[in-house]
Amino acid sequence: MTHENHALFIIFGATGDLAKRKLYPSLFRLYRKKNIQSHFAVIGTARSTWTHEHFREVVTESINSLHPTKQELDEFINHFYYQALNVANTDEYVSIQELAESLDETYHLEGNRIFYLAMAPQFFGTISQHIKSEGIMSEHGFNRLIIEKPFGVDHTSATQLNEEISAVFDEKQIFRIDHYLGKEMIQNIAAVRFGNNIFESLWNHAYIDNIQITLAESLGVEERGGYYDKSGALKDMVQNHILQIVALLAMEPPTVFTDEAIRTEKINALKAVRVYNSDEVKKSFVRGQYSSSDHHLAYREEAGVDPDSNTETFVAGKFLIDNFRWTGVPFYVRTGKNMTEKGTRINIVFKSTPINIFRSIDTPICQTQKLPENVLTIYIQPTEGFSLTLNGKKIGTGFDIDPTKLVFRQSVENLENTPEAYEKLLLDCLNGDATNFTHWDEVEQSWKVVDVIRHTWDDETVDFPNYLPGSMGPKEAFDLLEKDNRSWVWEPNKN
Ligand SMILES: NC(=O)C1=CN([C@@H]2O[C@H](COP(=O)(O)OP(=O)(O)OC[C@H]3O[C@@H](n4cnc5c(N)ncnc54)[C@H](OP(=O)(O)O)[C@@H]3O)[C@@H](O)[C@H]2O)C=CC1
Ligand SMILES: O=C1O[C@H](COP(=O)(O)O)[C@@H](O)[C@H](O)[C@H]1O
Repeated sequence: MTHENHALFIIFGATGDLAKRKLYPSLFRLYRKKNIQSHFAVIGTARSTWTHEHFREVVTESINSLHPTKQELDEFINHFYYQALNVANTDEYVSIQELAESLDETYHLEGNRIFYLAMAPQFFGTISQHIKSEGIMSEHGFNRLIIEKPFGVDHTSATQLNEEISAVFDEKQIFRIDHYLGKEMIQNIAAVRFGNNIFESLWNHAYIDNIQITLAESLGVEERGGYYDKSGALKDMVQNHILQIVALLAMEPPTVFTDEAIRTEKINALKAVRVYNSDEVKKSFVRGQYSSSDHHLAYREEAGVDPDSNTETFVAGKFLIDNFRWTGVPFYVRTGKNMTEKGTRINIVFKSTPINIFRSIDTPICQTQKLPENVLTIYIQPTEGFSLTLNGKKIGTGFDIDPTKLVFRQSVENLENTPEAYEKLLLDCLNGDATNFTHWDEVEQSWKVVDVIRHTWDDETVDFPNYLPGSMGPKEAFDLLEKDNRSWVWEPNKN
């Protein structure tokens, strides 16, 4: 049965792109599913001097594609209020405090408050301090803080940011968003691993040869060149999403499926990821930047990007995990902009059988090709599902081995009904469930792993651009696996 939540959402950065594209549609979906109904209200705030009416028009526009009925729209939109505020001006917070108190009474919100910081991270500290000093935290309900990525730009800045927000909010009140953790198939990693003995019993270095994680994007940097040029693929995707996926794949089974138990295991897994020295970085990580093509601008020609930029738009690398379970099993990862297609996938490549008994009797074992490996693929997006390749006998009179793929893809109908990541994460936050948010210890460890890669690269010269738009990245990314006698497992999407 759906439970109706009571809460006030205060959205800082309410006029911005994230709020319009993700937050208002997600709130509407929660409203439609009755997770929020009569007892919720939203205060949107930013510097723009909007009226409540204009704010409601913007929210209406942002949920248009969800086709609300007139009744749904009228009811939903009346819960939205706008108050202009420059977050640096202490005097202006009083209006937010007064509005919050009055909405709390009007909608019986039970003093529950969610502060959503949909703004650049440099503002997180000052907003948190003002929430406390200006009495905006409620004294008789919950106070929860949702913050967006990027959480710092390196370990030092992330630590400082964490100290600033931790001066106001306890770790249990802080919900750091990594939207990949809200994706259906990322959440499915735990179900596949811990719900199937056939996999969990094989989930270790004795049976797994390597793991491959690909987060490929078909688009370039679009309008985000200014942000991206200061970040690059390593900080934009590897420090957060990819290392979170590594942690979910590598962690030990938690004793129960609770946020605390899972976080403990994820943190342990991340602490076992080897922090490389510079020589190891040079051997284990490669980077790329896209050139121009007939249909695409080169990265250096994109709006907001330095024409001499050495920022990477592609990363591939190998993580090693130094513990009993994973010793010797490389976790290959790659991500990039302007690649062949949008495709996020995890391949678990199992070891081949020890010998190929189907070889021709005259061929010495040392000259025999191994049988194809069994591969478990988890399709994260755009399609969702699993596949498992197994070796069978080719139909006919001989005894040739033929790899066969068992495939499960979610139906279009199920895909349409899959909750959007932000919707799930907002609901988790309302329920006080932090399973799918990142704990400070995870963020800290991820920065330690990534900082050495960044520092090594910053000290080297690089020959960019080095890959064509529409490709799967530079040659070096393929060489990386080839020198380990392996290759990327990848088939283009069929639907
Ligand atoms: N957009 C996206 O898809 C994603 C965004 N993020 C993160 O979310 C955050 C927000 O991103 P996005 O919405 O794209 O950014 P935008 O630049 O679109 O929005 C920034 C918001 O901050 C407000 N703002 C800026 N300065 C002040 C100030 N001094 N006082 C009060 N309000 C201010 C702006 O409004 P005004 O000008 O009216 O003051 C605007 O509402 C960033 O941290 C980003 O990295 C993370 C993942 C994806
Ligand atoms: O966090 C980010 O993720 C998106 C990719 O997200 P997805 O859900 O579409 O896979 C990426 O484009 C963006 O650069 C990055 O900041």
